Amino acid sequence: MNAHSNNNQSIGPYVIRSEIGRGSFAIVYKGKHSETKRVVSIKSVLTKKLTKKLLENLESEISILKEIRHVHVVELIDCIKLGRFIHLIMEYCSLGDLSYFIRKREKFSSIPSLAWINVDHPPVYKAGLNETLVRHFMKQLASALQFLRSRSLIHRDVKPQNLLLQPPPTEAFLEEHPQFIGSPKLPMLKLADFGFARYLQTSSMAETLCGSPLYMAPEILRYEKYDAKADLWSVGAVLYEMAVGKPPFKAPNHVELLRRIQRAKDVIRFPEEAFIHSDIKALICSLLKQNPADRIDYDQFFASMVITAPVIDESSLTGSDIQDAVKGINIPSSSPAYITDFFPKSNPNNPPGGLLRQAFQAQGSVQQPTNISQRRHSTRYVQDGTALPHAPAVFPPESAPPASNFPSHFNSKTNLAISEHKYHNNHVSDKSSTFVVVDRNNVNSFEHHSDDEIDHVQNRDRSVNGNSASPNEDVFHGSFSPESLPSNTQTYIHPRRIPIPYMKANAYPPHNPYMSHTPVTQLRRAFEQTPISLPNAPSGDSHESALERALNVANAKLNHGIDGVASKSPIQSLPKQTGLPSRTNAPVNQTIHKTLMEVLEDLAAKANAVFHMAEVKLVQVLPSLEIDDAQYDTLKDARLTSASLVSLVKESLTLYQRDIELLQIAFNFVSTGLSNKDEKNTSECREALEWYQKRYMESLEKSEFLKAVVNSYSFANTLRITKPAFASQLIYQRALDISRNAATSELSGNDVFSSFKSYKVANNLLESLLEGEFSTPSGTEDFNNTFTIQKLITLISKRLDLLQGKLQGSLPNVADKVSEGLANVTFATNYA
Ligand SMILES: Nc1ncnc2c1ncn2[C@@H]1O[C@H](COP(=O)(O)OP(=O)(O)OP(=O)(O)O)[C@@H](O)[C@H]1O
Repeated sequence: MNAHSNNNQSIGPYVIRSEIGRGSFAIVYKGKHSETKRVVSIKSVLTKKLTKKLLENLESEISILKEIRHVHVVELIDCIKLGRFIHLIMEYCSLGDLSYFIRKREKFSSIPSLAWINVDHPPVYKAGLNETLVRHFMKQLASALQFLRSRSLIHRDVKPQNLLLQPPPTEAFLEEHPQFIGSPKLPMLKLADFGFARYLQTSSMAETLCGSPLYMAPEILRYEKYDAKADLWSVGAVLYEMAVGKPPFKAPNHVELLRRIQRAKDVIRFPEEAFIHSDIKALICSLLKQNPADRIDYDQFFASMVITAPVIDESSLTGSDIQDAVKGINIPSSSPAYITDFFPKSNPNNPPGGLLRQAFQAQGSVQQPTNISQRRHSTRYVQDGTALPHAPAVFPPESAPPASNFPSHFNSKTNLAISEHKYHNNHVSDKSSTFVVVDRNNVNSFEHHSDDEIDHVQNRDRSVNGNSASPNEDVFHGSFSPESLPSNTQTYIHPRRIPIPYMKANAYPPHNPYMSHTPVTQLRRAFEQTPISLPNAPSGDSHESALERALNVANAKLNHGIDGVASKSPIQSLPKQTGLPSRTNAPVNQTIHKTLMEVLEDLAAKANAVFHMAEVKLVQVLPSLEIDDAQYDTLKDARLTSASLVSLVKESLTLYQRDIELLQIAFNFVSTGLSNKDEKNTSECREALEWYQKRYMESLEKSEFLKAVVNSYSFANTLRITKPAFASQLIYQRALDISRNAATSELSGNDVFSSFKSYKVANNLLESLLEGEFSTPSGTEDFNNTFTIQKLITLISKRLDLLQGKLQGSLPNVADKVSEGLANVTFATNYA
């Protein structure tokens, strides 16, 4: 039998269904037991291909796996020797491997089996996985290693490709597996591939060079004898990749890799912009020590806070919830495995992938929401990666249609830029190379790659080797990526949606024991006492003082670092409340001294901040709304039953509407003659107004789309039971969260520039609340709230001033950027 050449074969009682991926000496298939129907993975090894050494390795793997039963180790169910093949029948891990998971972290929303994860656990900006996921996976990996240690086993090939993922456990599973560790709401990690593992007597040293170079300990790269501590280096490299998004050291060959490791002299660099918790950084640094003697040992590793502290996972869905939620959803049986595994039955009513969703998917991650209608192209207003679109120079106030008359273009193909290229199989590579070193003789078999290429080395090499690290599909055509599937097979309606974290009360993890006494915690706690429901919150002393305390902590800690002298508390410098804030129809920031451009820029910044909030929510909603132009009319049939999904739609809608209001304030300002006529005719101003017009149309288009969704038949019941969404409340809460995070990051000594940017966004959001009619749920203006907002703005402005000074003083490059940003504040700035 040749399982390699024919997918419709049986191996004993197992029927092969599709190829999952390839390793250096095996092909892995998905299969099913013909009677029990248990889905398995079948690792077929052509023994002829193996050297004596590798055959020994495989036999070692078999004998080890057969004995091992652990919740975080992939189970070997059976081993069938047939002709020239040895077939290892193993537990099937349907969410692919950790390498794939990390690579796709910003695109989960377009991968049905993973889309739910980013709802509660979005990736860290400019870094890796969400901290909760990092801690969770590390605990599970540590649990597996602890188990191996107890049996004197060394893995010797710990790498993200060998860390496979299963969906979260069900309650029944948890009852059966009391040793389960980590969060039961997150994917379950399992250590796989003991190809090189062997029993290790405590005193003995292994000499064989094996494992994957990017995660390989330097002592192995140096051909020195090594022991179990080599695995700890690999764990450090995996942890780094989880937290940062890429491996700690990259090189085109092992010699260069070793050189780079040595050159680093145990100094591990982390991206400046990213917030990575200090205990995670500390653990990484203690694991990535060149000299094994300097590296922490297993006991220290198992005792570290990252491993021992409970994972604070506030996500609302449990594993059982997810399983229950998907039970009622049916999809065509022809759908790929990563969908059918999630949604077992067929449902002919499911609409195919929608244009709108495709447009968003084509644009990438949630963090970069974009224009549905047209791709933006270059303009001189380019800052922080955000460009203002070019549009015909039409003066907006006269030309922009009123919302009610605006044609809804969202179902028109012409208005939806769909980047088909996204659906090409972008994981296929013709290049042939391998990073898998199986023995000392093969160690130089690296191909040369440029640094850029190396960035994608794992991805590419998986496809080169035939490895598919993705959630697996039934029909395999060479290399696989979920995006390569035609959109109409991506039939996915997520039945359960939950509000994104920043919308939840007290979503910030408050009780991590390992940080309970740090200033960061104090700051967090202080913020946690702040009002979370703006419209209903009186501006009493308690929460104001909590906020004041919070920002004062930041000031007290940080002023010393800036000029050596603690400055006056920002609270002390607040102006006394002299009366109610003045409210006019003109922009708040409009003063007699402001130019038209300044007014437009202020308003654009505020509107842009609100727009981006709306975008983030819309992007989360889209995977659940498979709507294309043909199906717009039958939107009623879409099975949108989740209250949380409805809430998210309503929130997105109300935010787009608020954005539109803000843009209209600018139009009114320009058209009512409050501004100087000459100013309007400058090219700068015309370009700004083009941007306004474009944004206005885009927001209208999207809000019309969302209105149609909300008004659809299937929403009718759910609408009644969901809370109304108020833009003011959402914006206020978001501004608090952003400033809280910025302050936390600032106090941790990280991310000065990104704290600065976050404070700017928070302030823009808060200031947006003071523009135009600021209505509360009761329909009345709440002047106490207004005062609270102004006070917060003052506090944050103070932080901004201090940070700007700090940036200018200590980081000339960043200072330039800040100054430039401030000097040329234009539309869309600061909110990329
Ligand atoms: N039990 C499994 N369930 C689901 N997918 C699996 C399973 N085992 C392996 N795979 C997938 O198949 C791919 C190939 O696995 P294999 O163990 O043959 O090679 P590898 O460990 O990735 O590489 P190498 O053996 O060369 O170090 C893996 O990267 C993984 O994505």
